[in-house]
Amino acid sequence: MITVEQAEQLILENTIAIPTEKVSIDASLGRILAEDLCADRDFPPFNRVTMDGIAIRHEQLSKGQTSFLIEATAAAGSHEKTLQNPENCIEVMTGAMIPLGTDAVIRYEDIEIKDKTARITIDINEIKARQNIHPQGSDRKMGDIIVPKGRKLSPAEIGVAATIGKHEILVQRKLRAVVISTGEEIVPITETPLPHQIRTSNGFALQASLKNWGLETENVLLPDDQAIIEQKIAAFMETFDVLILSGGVSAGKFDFVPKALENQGVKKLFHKVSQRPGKPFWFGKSANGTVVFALPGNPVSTFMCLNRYFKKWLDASQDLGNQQLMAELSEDFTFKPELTFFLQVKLSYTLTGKILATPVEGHGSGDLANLVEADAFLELPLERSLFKKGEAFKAFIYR
Ligand SMILES: Nc1nc2c(c(=O)[nH]1)N[C@H]1C(S)=C(S)[C@@H](COP(=O)(O)OP(=O)(O)OC[C@H]3O[C@@H](n4cnc5c(N)ncnc54)[C@H](O)[C@@H]3O)O[C@H]1N2
Ligand code: MOO
Ligand SMILES: [Mg+2]
Repeated sequence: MITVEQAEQLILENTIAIPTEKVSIDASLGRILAEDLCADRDFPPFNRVTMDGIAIRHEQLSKGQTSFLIEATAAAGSHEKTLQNPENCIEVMTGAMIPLGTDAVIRYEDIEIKDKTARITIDINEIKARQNIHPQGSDRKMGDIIVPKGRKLSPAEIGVAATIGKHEILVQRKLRAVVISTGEEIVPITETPLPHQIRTSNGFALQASLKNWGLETENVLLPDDQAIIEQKIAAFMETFDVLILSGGVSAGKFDFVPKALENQGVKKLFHKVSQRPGKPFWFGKSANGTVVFALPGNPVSTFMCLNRYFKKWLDASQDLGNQQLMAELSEDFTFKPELTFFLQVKLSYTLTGKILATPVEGHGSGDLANLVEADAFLELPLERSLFKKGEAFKAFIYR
């Protein structure tokens, strides 16, 4: 049996290269950028006025001049103006090009205008050269990479794409995953289960997680019938980038999934991880590159493995360098078996800005209702059994 760290390592060694496609900027929110977004001009593209008022030649102030005849008006959107007489001024609006021959903008609040003449009403020593001007290229230079590829497009990146005129953006194609729930006892959620049956909750919880992460998904149910499982796996490998199975991977007489996968040419990379829950987790890859996560059927195990392992694999395949979240235990906790324990916790922020993890133990890996009470799994390493209040551990958040 391998450790959690070894399992993670093997998973990260088997990421996939994701093809790219172009999408309209309107449809790009949440997609992963597959090209660098570069400045097509300087940011800002011209010396930009930042306050409504008048533009003057600053050196006139040192000559004692405090009144300026208004020569012209420069609105945002008007062509670049030139100050004809250095003793005059030009009225300028926020967003306009600073007129040639001027180098300071004084706000309307600091002047008085009468008979086409602006008189400064504040101490002229407070007026600095180049004030209220946002210099051309001071934010970014033409050609600079503003957003590197591998970034998830949020509203901030979309604003940048718009300003450089990218109405079509090269992004990673959405990965296609099929969620396959196996089990003779599992019925569709539209049915009323008989006493020995249950509805498929895993299919929906897994599919919802995948949708949250931007994948295209399908959700299917299969019986514990090896021939059917094999036949479906073979077909799904043709159309999906990744197969996510739930159930049928443990020691039971009807746990056919590992055998079915291997018969269909999916090479086992590991089976069983020294962890609780989720010990019987199986992971492999087919010759054509389809990656298979066969997760233990108990709802908390399935959910934990998806959030702990599949999410890591996804982030790495997408080249997203997500930082590992850490959280502090709010109370001492003991777990004796020599297994990494994934503790269900409720997260909160302390007044000093730390993330606090409060254990919300349920009744084991079948207790799916408890997932609603918690919002993350805290990874407690296998070498120890006592975990002290105030210690920080990796947290895998699912909300
Ligand atoms: N002799 C042993 N028995 C078991 C071991 C073991 O090491 N030796 N491991 C246990 C652990 S740990 C887990 S977890 C489970 C994993 O079992 P399987 O992956 O084979 O899953 P199933 O047997 O098919 O189902 C287990 C459990 O989960 C429920 N389930 C399955 N699919 C769904 C679904 N789509 N929605 C909701 N619930 C689902 C299923 O009804 C079972 O109750 O094995 C232990 N046994
Ligand atoms: O994955 Mo199992 O949870 O340890 O019952
Ligand atoms: Mg089983």
